[in-house]
Amino acid sequence: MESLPNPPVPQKIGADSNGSAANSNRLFDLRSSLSSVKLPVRNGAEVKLRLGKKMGSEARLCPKIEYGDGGYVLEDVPHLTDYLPDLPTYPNPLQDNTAYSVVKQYFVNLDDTVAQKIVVHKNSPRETHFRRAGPRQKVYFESDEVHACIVTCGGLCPGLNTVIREIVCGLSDMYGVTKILGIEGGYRGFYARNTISLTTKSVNDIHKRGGTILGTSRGGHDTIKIVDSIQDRGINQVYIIGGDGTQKGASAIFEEIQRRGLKVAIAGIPKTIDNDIAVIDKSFGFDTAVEEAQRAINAAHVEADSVENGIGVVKLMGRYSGFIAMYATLASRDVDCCLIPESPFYLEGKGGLLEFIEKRLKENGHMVIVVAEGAGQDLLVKSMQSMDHEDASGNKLLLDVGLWLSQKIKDHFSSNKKKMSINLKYIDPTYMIRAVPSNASDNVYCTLLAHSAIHGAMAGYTGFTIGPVNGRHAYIPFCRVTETCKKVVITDRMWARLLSSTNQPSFLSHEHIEDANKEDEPSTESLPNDHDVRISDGSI
Ligand SMILES: Nc1ncnc2c1ncn2[C@@H]1O[C@H](COP(=O)(O)OP(=O)(O)OP(=O)(O)O)[C@@H](O)[C@H]1O
Ligand SMILES: O=P(O)(O)OC[C@H]1O[C@](O)(CO)[C@@H](O)[C@@H]1O
Ligand SMILES: [Mg+2]
Repeated sequence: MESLPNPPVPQKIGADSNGSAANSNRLFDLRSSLSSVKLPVRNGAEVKLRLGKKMGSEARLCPKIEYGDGGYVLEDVPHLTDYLPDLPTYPNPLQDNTAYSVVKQYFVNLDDTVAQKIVVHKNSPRETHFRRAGPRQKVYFESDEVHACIVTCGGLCPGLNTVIREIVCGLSDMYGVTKILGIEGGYRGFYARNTISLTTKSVNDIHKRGGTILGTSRGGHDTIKIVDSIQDRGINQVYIIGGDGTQKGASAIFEEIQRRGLKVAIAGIPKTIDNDIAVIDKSFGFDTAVEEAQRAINAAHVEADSVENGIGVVKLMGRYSGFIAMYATLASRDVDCCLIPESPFYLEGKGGLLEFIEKRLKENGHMVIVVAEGAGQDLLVKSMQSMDHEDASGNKLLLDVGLWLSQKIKDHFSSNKKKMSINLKYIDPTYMIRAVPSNASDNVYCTLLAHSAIHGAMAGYTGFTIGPVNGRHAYIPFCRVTETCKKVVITDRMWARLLSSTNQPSFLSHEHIEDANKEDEPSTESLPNDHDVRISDGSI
């Protein structure tokens, strides 16, 4: 084993209250200015810990990095044995399970990893990989030892109940676990609310309902109180379902659990209707939301088409990312213009939105506009008094772009200069779209997420988020899904497809395009460092 590096050395976090190094020397609180720290050799490969991007004033624990041949990089997730090296293992009970034992190679090979980038050139380095999700031959928990809990945090999303159901049923059916607690009302439920016992019977039908049977909340993340509660209740597997904020909270819980040297696996299941979680292909509930949005767009189209100069405006969710609006528009084919946060637009003058509306009305007699809630916020702030309010989790509260835009359009066409009579209907289905139960494909997806999370926790992995990367489920370090937010890349082909389907102006000047291209570079060339990985919209 290599010795630890000399100063500047990151502060060790494995020390217990007496200052002794209770934990392994592999894990550090990365508050140093080093970009990476060489660590002891593991599986014959050099292991490195690297600094995450700063989030506020906090530095986050970063992945264990392993390097292999041909530029291969594994961004590994923590394992309980990183700080509890002598944990015993047990044979995976799945090998005696009649349903699974027939599957050839059911267990995942320990060395299997999933490539983050699959479009490569002949001489491209292999680059970033994540540990493949799935059941392992050896587990680190005996079935009757497991005491699991599930919590849901942040906004609602179709499929929450399905994930809860499948964690309960998966733990029970696959691993014979019976002690499963539901934490009510989000993070604060750990210390301020009741818990409910979850059984396969009590969750049997819940996937048919929208929302979350556990309740949810924003704010109220008190790491110490939460970990005290986990410790006091003897919980040893924590399944945390939520968006970017929730995963940051899960990361803080993981760090504290590790600091206390507890045998507790922390598994994150990414949730966000906005589909803005980095690295993973898609978040659950997104397909359902896009499907549900069709009903609102259809209504807007019917209304607009039935009157002279009819305009239907539909506002959809998407705080920082316009995925719902983009996919709902592409799916519908009735939309004339889609406005998203990533693509700035302007109203007045040549090439502006109002000019386009007039043109489209003259051509077709009606039009439909889909606007994501985070679009045009810069314009709103200029023309309205900015409120600068935040929700309990610290997310900025947005001004209502749908109402604002509708009013601007009405004002424009009723002005003395224009005097064109229009008939505008504004539809705001935002909460209807996320309060519905998940559709069939999301249900299957939720099941896979739940199973992957369970297999990971049983196998002793911790501090991970689960999700599909290029179609294969992988264990992803928390910092990789929290350091950046996935956005629509407006210079990618998917946005070009949208522009060509709606025939709307791009509202982009030549300089905008140049800037966007610069930001997105390089696309398929080798990436300069792991934090600059370009977040794509899955274009083909
Ligand atoms: N940086 C952070 N550290 C610890 N906890 C956090 C952090 N950010 C958010 N949280 C906690 O995570 C929970 C959910 O956060 P938030 O309300 O931002 O929703 P989210 O998980 O991002 O989901 P979504 O935005 O998709 O609705 C809250 O209880 C909040 O206190
Ligand atoms: O009204 P709430 O519950 O705070 O949620 C609204 C936000 O939640 C999201 O749906 C993300 O979960 C955003 O699109 C939206 O801005
Ligand atoms: Mg969020």
